[in-house]
Amino acid sequence: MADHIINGKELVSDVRGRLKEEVERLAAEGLQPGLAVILVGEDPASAVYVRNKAKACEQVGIYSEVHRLPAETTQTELLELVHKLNAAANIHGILVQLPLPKHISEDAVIDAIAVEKDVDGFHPINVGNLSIGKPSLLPCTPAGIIEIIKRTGTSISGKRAVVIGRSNIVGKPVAMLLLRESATVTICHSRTENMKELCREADILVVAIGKPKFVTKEFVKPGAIVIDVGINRLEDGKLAGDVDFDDVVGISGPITPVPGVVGPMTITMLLQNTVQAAKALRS
Ligand SMILES: NC(=O)C1=CN([C@@H]2O[C@H](COP(=O)(O)OP(=O)(O)OC[C@H]3O[C@@H](n4cnc5c(N)ncnc54)[C@H](OP(=O)(O)O)[C@@H]3O)[C@@H](O)[C@H]2O)C=CC1
Ligand SMILES: Nc1nc(=O)c2c([nH]1)NC[C@@H]1CN(c3ccc(C(=O)N[C@@H](CCC(=O)O)C(=O)O)cc3)C=[N+]21
Ligand SMILES: [Mg+2]
Repeated sequence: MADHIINGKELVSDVRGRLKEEVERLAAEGLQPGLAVILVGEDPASAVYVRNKAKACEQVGIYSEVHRLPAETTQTELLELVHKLNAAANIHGILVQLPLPKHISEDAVIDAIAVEKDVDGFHPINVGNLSIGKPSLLPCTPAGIIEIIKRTGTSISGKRAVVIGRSNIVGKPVAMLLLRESATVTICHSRTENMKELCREADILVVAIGKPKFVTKEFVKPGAIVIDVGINRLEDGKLAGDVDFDDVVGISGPITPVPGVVGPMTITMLLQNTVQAAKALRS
């Protein structure tokens, strides 16, 4: 039974081990990849992710710095910091933690990040390059999802994939990556009709909606791989995914528990992007 529950620890330590070796090789050439994370305001969830990112950098030998700015920071002040980091020789990746306070335009800030340092893959140039099939920095959660699917030994080419959610940070880019891997892709969202029926046709089901335990076994074709992106804090303080794990695990194929797989893999892809950016900026 437990053999089809995807083991995040194993996956993540595998990829991070490989990255650590690469960082050691780069160190021998005098290059240490560097990541700057900017956190504006005091969102508790964001604070947890930022701490996890700093810890992960340390694990693989990436230099990291966190810029904690007060919630009242103006857009101009934030843009000044981004410009400074764009020019900093020891920084190869810049990540501005979202969401930002309401008085700051997320688009303006993302646009200001140097395309080569945009390790979130959110800059319009990187988004465009992804969609026309040119090399680019890939958004971390979607890239991690593809890595997870491949590492379970699931082949993507020719398979039917259904993504629930169409956000710019998860749903749309993961659909684009699945398409690039030659899946036949359907994107569902809050207006989708007959969603259960569509989902039941999926060999690969990716769920990113932000609704705890929304997806039950009626959405799942027997044996389908189920990737749960959702991170929902319940009233009792526990985390739940968007998938009702206990209901679905009995019918699905490989399935990701929450917490433990997609979140840590997202951070791992951030490390990978930082290494990729450092190498590209050097040459
Ligand atoms: N593990 C990780 O690394 C990450 C986890 N997350 C988590 O993933 C989840 C999704 O995040 P994000 O993409 O940013 O969320 P958004 O809130 O930006 O988008 C949610 C999407 O889900 C759709 N949706 C909402 N309710 C339904 C419904 N009942 N049926 C069908 N579709 C629905 C919305 O449709 P519409 O467009 O029509 O409104 C929208 O497209 C969250 O729980 C978030 O915390 C996010 C990023 C990374
Ligand atoms: N510019 C930007 N880039 C992002 O990539 C970004 C962002 N903003 N804003 C918020 C979302 C969310 N996100 C997560 C990262 C790690 C975990 C993670 O490590 N999760 C652990 C548990 C964490 C916990 O205990 O709360 C797990 O799922 O096992 C979760 C969510 C990145 N995001
Ligand atoms: Mg938003």
